[in-house]
Amino acid sequence: MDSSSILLSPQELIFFDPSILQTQSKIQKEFIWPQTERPNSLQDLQAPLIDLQGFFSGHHDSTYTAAKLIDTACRSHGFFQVINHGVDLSLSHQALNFLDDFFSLPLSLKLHASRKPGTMWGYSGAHADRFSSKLPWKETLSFPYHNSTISNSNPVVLDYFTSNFGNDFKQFGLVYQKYCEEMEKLALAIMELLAISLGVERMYFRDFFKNSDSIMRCNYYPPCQEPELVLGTGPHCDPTSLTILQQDHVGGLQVFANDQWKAVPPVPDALVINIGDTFMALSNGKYKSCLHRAVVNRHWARKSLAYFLCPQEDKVVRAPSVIVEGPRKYPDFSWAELREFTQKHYRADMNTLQSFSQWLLSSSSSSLEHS
Ligand SMILES: C=C1C[C@]23C[C@H]1CC[C@H]2[C@]1(C)CCC[C@@](C)(C(=O)O)[C@H]1[C@@H]3C(=O)O
Ligand SMILES: O=C(O)CCC(=O)C(=O)O
Ligand SMILES: [Fe+2]
Repeated sequence: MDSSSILLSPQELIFFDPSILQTQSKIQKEFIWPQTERPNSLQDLQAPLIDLQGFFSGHHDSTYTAAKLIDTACRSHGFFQVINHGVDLSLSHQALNFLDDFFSLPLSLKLHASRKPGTMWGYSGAHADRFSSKLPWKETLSFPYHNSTISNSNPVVLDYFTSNFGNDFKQFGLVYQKYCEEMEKLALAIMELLAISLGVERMYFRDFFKNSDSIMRCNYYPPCQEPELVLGTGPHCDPTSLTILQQDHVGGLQVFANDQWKAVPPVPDALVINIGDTFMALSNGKYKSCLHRAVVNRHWARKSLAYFLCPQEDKVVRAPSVIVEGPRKYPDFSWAELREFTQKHYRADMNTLQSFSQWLLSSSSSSLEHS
């Protein structure tokens, strides 16, 4: 099969095989984004780099300083970075480096773990099995995480790797299991800071996310011969609650702040934190779900690890009354409903929560009409 046949007709599966795509001089139309959405040269985002050392040591003043910085950032664009976050740095680096090992596997092996329809879990090449245009220039691997000590089950991430890839991937499973456990610890600590920032009882959100049902997403962005025409990940707000992103040294993350796209240059050993749609609803819109995207480049592959904190899927997402001044901006919903909306009805973008709210209200009013 020559490389020109690699992209079959839209109704047939498109294989995103970087080793072949990069040999083609022109980008296929499925990957080209509209002119208005293409990357452009831009300034760096001046966002706070929040030192969590004082918070973890229980220092009152530095905890409130951190909470104040977080409050300002979240009211504006929903994005900040943290250092001294307590996540073991060698574990972080190992988790990031393992992405090179995984994504350099033969496509046939990666496809063996392809995302199964109706689930979020598995390998995907450019989401070519889900979308037929504006395909993201990336490969992804997604798997579930929940705290197995609470549910008294097996370590879910270790199980994912050994059951989908065999015992040769046990080391992968051990590293990502430990990484997800560290991510959850940090996410729950940040939930305490968000509670302080919003003026609710300090443990309110930590308790809300206690039995989190979270998502780990590995992103691999191959180099692209026409990077100005494509996007690694299109403009979107994460539908989830809180994202902890580790990006490598290459750069490519961009955040929409003060009415323009801003670059987020990688800060060694810092972790990117952004508010998602579900937490924006929990704050009744006080905190902004961060609008962001990822661009690619001509010469280097880029990697990122995104941990998406989600509540137990059937918990009712509803802003606590102490936060709500005036009308409630969103209908009550569950994460299971929003997740299903993004997986079956709507490609997550910058308007997901608004579209979901309208969809939910229209479907509940139509079911009322028929009851
Ligand atoms: C609930 C989710 C859907 C996506 C993965 C998580 C949180 C981020 C979402 C996503 C990355 C937003 C951009 C579009 C998307 C389709 C993607 O590029 O991967 C989204 C994910 C998804 O639906 O798989
Ligand atoms: O890779 C990045 O920098 C961003 C990825 C992202 O936004 C996502 O996976 O939701
Ligand atoms: Fe995102």
